[in-house]
Amino acid sequence: MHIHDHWTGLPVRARGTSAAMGNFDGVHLGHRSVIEAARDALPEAPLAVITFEPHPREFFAPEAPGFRLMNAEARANRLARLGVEHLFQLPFGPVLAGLTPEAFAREVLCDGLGIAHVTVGQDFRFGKDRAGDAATLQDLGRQMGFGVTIAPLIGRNGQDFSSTAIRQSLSDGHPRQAETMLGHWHRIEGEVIHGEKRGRELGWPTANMSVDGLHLPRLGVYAVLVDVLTGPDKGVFKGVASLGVRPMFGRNRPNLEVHLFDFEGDLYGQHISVALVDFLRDEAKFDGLDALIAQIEADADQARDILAGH
Ligand SMILES: Cc1cc2nc3c(=O)[nH]c(=O)nc-3n(C[C@H](O)[C@H](O)[C@H](O)COP(=O)(O)O)c2cc1C
Ligand SMILES: Nc1ncnc2c1ncn2[C@@H]1O[C@H](COP(=O)(O)OP(=O)(O)O)[C@@H](O)[C@H]1O
Repeated sequence: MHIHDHWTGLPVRARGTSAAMGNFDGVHLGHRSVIEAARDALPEAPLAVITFEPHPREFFAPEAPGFRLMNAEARANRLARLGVEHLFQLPFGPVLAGLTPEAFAREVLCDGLGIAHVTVGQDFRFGKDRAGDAATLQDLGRQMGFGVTIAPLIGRNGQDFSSTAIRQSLSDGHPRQAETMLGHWHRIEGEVIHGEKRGRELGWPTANMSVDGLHLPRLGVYAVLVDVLTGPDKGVFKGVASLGVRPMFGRNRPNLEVHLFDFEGDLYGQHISVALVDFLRDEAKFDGLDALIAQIEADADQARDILAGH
């Protein structure tokens, strides 16, 4: 997959694509159906995704707490696996935010990207002040000579799959509910960083990950599946993880601490992907370290039972 972070001066092979357009945060089943519709609309054209980086919400409210389901890299990896050939990760800033729907269609979609066809979900809005909707885009396509498909929203039991609904399920501590909308486990991906080296003293070493900028699922303990993506210990492991502020050790920035079962090795600097499978309990403050260690043992046993079928 080719990643383009601008919309001018593109190579010829990046023009004439059939593109799905949106934020695609989480790349959930609804997003996948928009991408499939883009593929079906023009099967002979290269398949592309047009998205925005930073997410427009991050541009408009930079101080707001993290809300993204995934970072740009994790999103790109998922889109690549769906067979997307060109990813246009358009820099969302004052210039893009200020374009009217007409100017966006003309300058970005036509003159810049030279798209042949664009597919959006039914609820897509675009342009300054979100003035344009899917019907506006269809009108502009007719005037400017590109095709437009409006993909219907999909869902189950009266609820549309959406990044917002997935965030809510995760906030409520229901990762399995999130999974039914995502079509895959919710994953936190990134590099293993150094912590306070306390884990190994407790007898439970934990690979630490930053969750800055991401939507926070309910704080607490989870049964997890871990993909170690780089380094000598590449592979899939089961484990137990604590997402939280570690109230036993003073309040810290929230992070994710993952203990891998039946694993010994050095993970610092490696890239790992942690799937949240089940929520076990809320984070707690115990009377002393022995009580914490006893609880971690019980958590690990419970996680092993839950993951036995995986
Ligand atoms: C399964 C599991 C459950 C945990 N539960 C709690 C908890 O309820 N409260 C808490 O303060 N810390 C909890 N911890 C976090 C430990 O305190 C943390 O792993 C320890 O501080 C090690 O930190 P370090 O990796 O920075 O050395 C838990 C850790 C694990 C692996
Ligand atoms: N089974 C395991 N699960 C998680 N990390 C492990 C495991 N075995 C060894 N490690 C290593 O130990 C580190 C965690 O040890 P810990 O004492 O908690 O240090 P830190 O505070 O830096 O996270 C991990 O980053 C990894 O390199």
